[in-house]
Amino acid sequence: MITTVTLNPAIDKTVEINSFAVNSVNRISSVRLDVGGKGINVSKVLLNLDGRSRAVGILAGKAGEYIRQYLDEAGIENDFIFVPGETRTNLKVVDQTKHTNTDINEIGLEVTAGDMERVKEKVLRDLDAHSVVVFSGSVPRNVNADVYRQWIEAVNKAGARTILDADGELFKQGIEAGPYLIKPNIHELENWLDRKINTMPEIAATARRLMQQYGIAVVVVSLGEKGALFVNQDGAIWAHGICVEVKSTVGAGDSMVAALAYALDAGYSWEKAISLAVAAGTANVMTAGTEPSSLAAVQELEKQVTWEYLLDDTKIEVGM
Ligand SMILES: Nc1ncnc2c1ncn2[C@@H]1O[C@H](COP(=O)(O)OP(=O)(O)OP(=O)(O)O)[C@@H](O)[C@H]1O
Ligand SMILES: O=P(O)(O)OC[C@@]1(O)O[C@H](CO)[C@@H](O)[C@@H]1O
Repeated sequence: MITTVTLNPAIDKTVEINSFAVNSVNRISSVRLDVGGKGINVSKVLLNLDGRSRAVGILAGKAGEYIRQYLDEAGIENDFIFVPGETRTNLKVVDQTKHTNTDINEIGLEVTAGDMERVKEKVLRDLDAHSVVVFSGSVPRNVNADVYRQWIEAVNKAGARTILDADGELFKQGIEAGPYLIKPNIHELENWLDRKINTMPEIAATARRLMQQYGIAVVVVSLGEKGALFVNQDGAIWAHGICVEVKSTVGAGDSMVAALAYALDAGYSWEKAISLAVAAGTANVMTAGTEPSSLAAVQELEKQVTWEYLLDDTKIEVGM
C-alpha cells in the first residue's frame, strides 16, 4: 500500500492570463479549481495509473471539506485530521503567450503538537515491508523543519520504504534520515549544494554523494523539459524530455513521484520505472491546472521515452 502525506494541502486556483505583467491590471481569460497539495496530487495520479493509495494529512474549513469530498467521490482512501482555520488557496498564473507558469502559494495553517502527533499515528498505521510512504510539499508554518527527518526515521524503523520530495530545510534535514528515494528538481538540488550545477555528470556526482552520505538508494533529479536523471547503485541514466504542448507544468513533479511510488509498489524493473516516471511527468504538463492525465495518455507517452546511460566523462551541459 502507498501512503501519501500532505501536511499543507491546497485548493489550486489556476488562472490564465495572457501577457501577464506586474505593475499593471491583468485580465483573466479562464479559471479552474483543483484540489492540490503535493501528496494529494500524487494520490490523484496513482488513481489514474490504476494504483491504490491512502492520503493522510491536515485539512481545515470549507476548503478542507471540499477536498475531503473530492477524495471520497474519486474513491481515494483518505484519513485527514481537521483543525481550526481554513486550508489555503494557491494561485497559479498560466501565461500561454509568454509560456510562463507562476505559483503564488499561501503559507498555510498553524497546528499544535497534538495535531502533528495525531497525523503521525495515521502515517505509521499498518506499515510493513511492502509499504511505501511519500512525504512531499511544505508543512504548516509553525512546524519544525525536522518533521520529515523524524517521520522518515519512524517509517524506516517499521521496515517500509519512503520517498521524499521537499525543498530547502525540509529536504536538507529529511535526507539525513536516509529516505529510500528522493526526487529533487535541479533547482532544489542546487539549493542544497549551494551552487549552480552546469553539467549532467555534475548532477550524477551530486546524486552519488547523497546516496553515499545518507544511504539513499535512488536519486531522481527532474529537469523540466530536459527530462530527468535517474541514479541508483547500478549507474546513471538520463531520460530525455519529450517535446509536447504545455498547458500547465504545475504538478509535473508530483506525477513523476506517483509513477515512482507505483513502480516501487509493483516491483517494476528500473527501466520500466524510468519510462513510466517520464511519461507520467510529461502527460501532466499536457493537462490544465493540476488535473491528472489519463492512463491511456501515459501509456502512449511511454512508447516515446528515450534515454542514455551516462558515463562519468560524458560532457553534457545542463544549461538551465
Ligand atoms: N515543459 C515540459 N515539457 C516536457 N516534459 C516536461 C516539462 N516539464 C516537466 N516535464 C516532465 O515532468 C518531469 C517533472 O517536471 P519538473 O522537473 O518540472 O518537476 P518539478 O519541478 O518537481 O515540478 P512541480 O514542482 O511543478 O510539480 C520532468 O522530469 C519531465 O519529464
Ligand atoms: O507550497 P508547497 O507545499 O511547496 O506546494 C504546493 C503546491 O504548489 O504543490 C502542488 C504542485 O506540485 C500544488 O498542487 C500546490 O499548490
